[in-house]
Amino acid sequence: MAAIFRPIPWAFRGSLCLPLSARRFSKTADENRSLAGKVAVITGSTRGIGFAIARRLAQDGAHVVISSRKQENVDEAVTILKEEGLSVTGTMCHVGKAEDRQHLVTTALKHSGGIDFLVCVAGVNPLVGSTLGASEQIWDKILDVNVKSPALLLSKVLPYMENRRGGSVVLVSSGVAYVPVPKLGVYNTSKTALLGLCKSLAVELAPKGIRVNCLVPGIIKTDFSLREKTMPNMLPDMNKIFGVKRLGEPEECAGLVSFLCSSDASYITGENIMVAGFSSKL
Ligand SMILES: NC(=O)C1=CN([C@@H]2O[C@H](COP(=O)(O)OP(=O)(O)OC[C@H]3O[C@@H](n4cnc5c(N)ncnc54)[C@H](OP(=O)(O)O)[C@@H]3O)[C@@H](O)[C@H]2O)C=CC1
Ligand SMILES: CC1=C(/C=C/C(C)=C/C=C/C(C)=C/C=O)C(C)(C)CCC1
Repeated sequence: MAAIFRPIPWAFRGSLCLPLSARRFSKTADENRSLAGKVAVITGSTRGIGFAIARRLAQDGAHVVISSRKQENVDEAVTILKEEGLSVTGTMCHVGKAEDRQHLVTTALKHSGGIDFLVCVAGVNPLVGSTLGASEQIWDKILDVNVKSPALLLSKVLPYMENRRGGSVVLVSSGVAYVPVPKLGVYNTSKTALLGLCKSLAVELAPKGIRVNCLVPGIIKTDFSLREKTMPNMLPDMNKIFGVKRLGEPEECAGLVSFLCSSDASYITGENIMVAGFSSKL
């Protein structure tokens, strides 16, 4: 008789009485911040979108390892974020160089003992011009930095994510992957390749509990998008484009990355997600 009247588990409030799924996702007060106790390695994170992501992941409780090509930029970014009371360290890493990638991983482990998140932001565009006029050197540089380096860096990080029994990887593509911008053919192509890399890695790493997703920004106000050397001097009149009629801010990319790293995204992998004020996907 008593068994018949056993209360249904989800009718109770205390965590001991929560159904299994609710208990798995419930948090105690002291670990309230969504990324508390986690370690994030972020490439290209001394300014622009990468810096905003570094700040946000640290604000959400992660220890963040900042990196970029120039040590002075790393030192400046680390100082700013430390002054805000955030937990960050940093080191120089040109993502196109094997020894720098190894050094980044070694430094992260030395300071933090493990790696939970890898966010690959570093990207370059040394050519504004014809795709077929691009030299082999230009092709190599763009593909090395934008496409190959995230995979090669992740291969070094992988054993440590496996040690933690899981992890989250976020790649950074671009809206130009869907809507090719004239004179940016090689760059457009590299960013389209990242969409495929995201999907392939997601399938390959799912059995290890590692999720792989991709941020796809529209036009975001940074040095990169406003510099004529890296982007054609032809920013569209955003008032004529449907959707949110303005350029994006780096901080508007950072929230998505924090979400993708958090356990709230535990069932999301292989997604390419636009942050562009409009959608160019079907
Ligand atoms: N801004 C935009 O509108 C958009 C940008 N993107 C993508 O977002 C990413 C970031 O762009 P954004 O923030 O605008 O760029 P920024 O130029 O503002 O910042 C680039 C960052 O990457 C670092 N960096 C550049 N090259 C390398 C490298 N080879 N290895 C390691 N670090 C490097 C720079 O520091 P340092 O000079 O010290 O190396 C800097 O910290 C790029 O992948 C870009 O393609 C995508 C869509 C739109
Ligand atoms: C002029 C023009 C365009 C230009 C877009 C530009 C200039 C995009 C820059 C993108 C950046 C900065 C990407 C970074 O990865 C569109 C929208 C294609 C179509 C309408 C006409």
